[in-house]
Amino acid sequence: MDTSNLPIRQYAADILAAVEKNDVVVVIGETGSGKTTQLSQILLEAGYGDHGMIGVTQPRRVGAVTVARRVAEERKVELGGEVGYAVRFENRTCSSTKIKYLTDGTLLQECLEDTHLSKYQVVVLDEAHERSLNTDILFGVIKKLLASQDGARCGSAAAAAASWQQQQKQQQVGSSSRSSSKLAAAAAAAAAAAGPQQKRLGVGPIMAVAMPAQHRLKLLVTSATLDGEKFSAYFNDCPVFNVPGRCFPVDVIHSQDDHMQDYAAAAVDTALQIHMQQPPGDILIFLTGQAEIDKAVQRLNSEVCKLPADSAGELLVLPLYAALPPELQLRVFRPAQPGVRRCIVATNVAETSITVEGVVYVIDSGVMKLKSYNAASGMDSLEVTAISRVQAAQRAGRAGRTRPGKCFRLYTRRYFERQMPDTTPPEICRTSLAGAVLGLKALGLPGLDVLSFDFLDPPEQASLCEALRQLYVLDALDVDGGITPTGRAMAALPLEPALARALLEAHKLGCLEEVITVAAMLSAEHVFAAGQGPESRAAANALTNPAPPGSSAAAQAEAGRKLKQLAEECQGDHLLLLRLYQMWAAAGFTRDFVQAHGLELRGMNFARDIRKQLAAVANFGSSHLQQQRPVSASSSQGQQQQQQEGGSKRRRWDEDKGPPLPSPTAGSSLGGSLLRSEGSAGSRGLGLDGRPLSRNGRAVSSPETLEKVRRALTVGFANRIARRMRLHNGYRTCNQKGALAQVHPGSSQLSSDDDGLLPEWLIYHEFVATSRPFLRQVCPTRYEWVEPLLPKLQEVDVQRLSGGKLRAQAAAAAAAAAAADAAAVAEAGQAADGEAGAQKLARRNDDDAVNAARQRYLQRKQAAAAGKKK
Ligand SMILES: Nc1ncnc2c1ncn2[C@@H]1O[C@H](COP(=O)(O)OP(=O)(O)OP(=O)(O)O)[C@@H](O)[C@H]1O
Repeated sequence: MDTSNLPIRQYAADILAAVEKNDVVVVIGETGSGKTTQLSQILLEAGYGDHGMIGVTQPRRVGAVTVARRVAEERKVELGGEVGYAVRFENRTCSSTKIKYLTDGTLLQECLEDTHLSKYQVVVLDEAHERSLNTDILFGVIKKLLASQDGARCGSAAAAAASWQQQQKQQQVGSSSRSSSKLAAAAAAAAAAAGPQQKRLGVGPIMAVAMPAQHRLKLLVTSATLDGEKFSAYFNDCPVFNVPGRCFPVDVIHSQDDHMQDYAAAAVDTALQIHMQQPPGDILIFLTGQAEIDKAVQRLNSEVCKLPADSAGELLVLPLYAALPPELQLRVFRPAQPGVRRCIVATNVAETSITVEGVVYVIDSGVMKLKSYNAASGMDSLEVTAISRVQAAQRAGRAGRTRPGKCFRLYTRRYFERQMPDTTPPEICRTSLAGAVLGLKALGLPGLDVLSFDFLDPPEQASLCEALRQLYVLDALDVDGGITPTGRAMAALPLEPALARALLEAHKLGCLEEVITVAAMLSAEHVFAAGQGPESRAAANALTNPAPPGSSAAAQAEAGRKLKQLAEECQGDHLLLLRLYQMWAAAGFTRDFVQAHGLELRGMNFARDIRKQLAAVANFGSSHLQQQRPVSASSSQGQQQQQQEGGSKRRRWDEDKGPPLPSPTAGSSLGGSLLRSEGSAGSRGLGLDGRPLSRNGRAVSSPETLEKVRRALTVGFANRIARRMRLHNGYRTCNQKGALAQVHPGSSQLSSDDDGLLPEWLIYHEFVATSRPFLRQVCPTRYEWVEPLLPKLQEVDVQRLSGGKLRAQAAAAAAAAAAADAAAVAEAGQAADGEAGAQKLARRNDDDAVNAARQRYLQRKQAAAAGKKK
């Protein structure tokens, strides 16, 4: 594996010199130039990694895992040692790990535990051009951290400095390394430069030498586009490196016509032509989503069978999309048998970072599924959209990584040059921001004002306001925008805020196990087989057109009938999902059950996996929640500040013992016991959580527990409640928008009253626009559960929730108090000298002083008002 000729290697010395001198460096390089796999190694070889890890973020899990594996191979070390990775629920690193690949979401989660990222010496935000939501948030968070690192990071760096001293001593005795001598030289230079400041800090001589130079966090931002200037401007005009060149040439072939409508069929035809006419080499097709990919895989398999025996060799067709269980995703990275051509049909999961060895031909459909969020309507839509030119370059770059390649674009050159957009709008501008805002609030950044946070591309204010409102309604924020203990516990759970809140409520009510199952089934997304689902055509066919007994159509229709009947019993999608999972568990997680009920085995297995992981995290999260002390509205800001200065939040939670939550009732144990019970379901005649199975073999929850589940979901989905119109089955949402919508026809059947009217109150999972506005995944709820939530749904002061108004008020109050104090001092003829005045001002310049000044100001104001009345 000779990587010395990769383009980025030629610029290693220049990049290192820039990193040495600057806190932030932007590296722009063509796809395949070596940014992802080489930069971390270049840094390691130069001595970085000795005082904290080199963390490289990836927008996707599959990228983090496969790139870490590749780098470990290149360095001939075991994965999980010197080179490791961390993704949600999986951490393959150890105390000696120096290069860590991790998803951007994982790094954000780590920030919650360690605000200063003190475990890292360098952070590389890779694939910045993708502008994922988490990377954009990390831009802002790390920028703030870098700005404060002269002061704030010193405290946390002190421990690292001490360990460096220790290493230094050992190295005087034993062998010295290239990195340590480099560090020593840099430290000596830093000592000369930083002498007087060290005295002020009152630190010892060796620590003073080491801290400033070696314990500064360095940030590298890498991108495949020419957005370097924009990144540089954001990071205070930091240097930008352009690395020209790629590994192998890629021949780009545009089609004669645009295939924006029939791209899926055109992609399959092109793949078959390549298979018959082109020399060996694997094919990678880009399509938009799971259903489309599964269909294309089926079609390719059946068409290949029809080819004349001697016209082409064997073709192994493999799907690749995010919802595919991780072990199936990794299948595409295993080489095929000799003589077999592979054809991988993927979403844009395969667009960046990853190298699938053997891919020579890329087929680019020119489209993707893009999720957009309309804050004004609170509506999500997932639409097939044109990709950008940047993405087209990335897709082409997947060929030509290990040898010269070809990219077949299913659109014309003219379209590419004149109509295709340059870039894709950043995710932050087209997604619900509740989770991101909760993360920001949980970080406790000092002086955070969400509405004026320094984003690279600020999202619409309406989206931010909507997120703040939602978090307030879910009890995650208090009225002043301070994060509550509930908000902290929600932030620790890897779920969207609504489901996280429902989980916490379920813990209180004693139905955690059930709500974890619902959350897992909702997160797995594709649990119904194609064409199935409670209101599918298969279900309808079962009743109207009986198929010949024994045929697959009959089996499908029977599955549809069962599902429809269950849906009617369950009342609502959430409880149907719960029941299906419970029945599957009771049946011993069999394939037969899945097939008989029109479910998708992969999706169900994925749900099972997520459920296990959620149970483990819920166990962890709830123990944290029990240890938290409630944070009062007025003190939350101060405490956040304290966390910033006094170490990680994890430690604070461990140390502070607060009043415990009401303990869960028997039968609603936390995650640990969930895991134990699952494996044994069926075999011992016990269902989930050890409850006996009912006579028909089902381990279903009691009606009382199901009531609790609906109640917990109502609290979690407090801003997604809808009320039926008086005389018809249209619903109006109870949030600020008051939008009109109908229950989606694909949602589960709800019972109606004698007048044919559906339940008066519903919660919904999604408000979607397809042909009309629809509520998807619905669950009936009750007025008595909704009533306490309604007042919070009314207009709230978002400025105050943002954190801005409160500080503005406090600053105004402090200024007024300072003026009043100064007037009082002058009146008394005790004018302080210049230096004493400056000290006084400096003392006032912290939150406690501001709060105290505000209190004094309010007291004076009250006294003045009382005086006037007299
Ligand atoms: N798993 C792998 N198997 C074989 N070769 C690989 C693998 N991963 C990387 N390479 C080689 O290393 C080169 C650089 O890959 P790397 O991912 O570092 O580039 P990059 O500049 O980050 O590209 P991109 O912007 O597309 O992610 C590839 O072009 C390929 O030649």
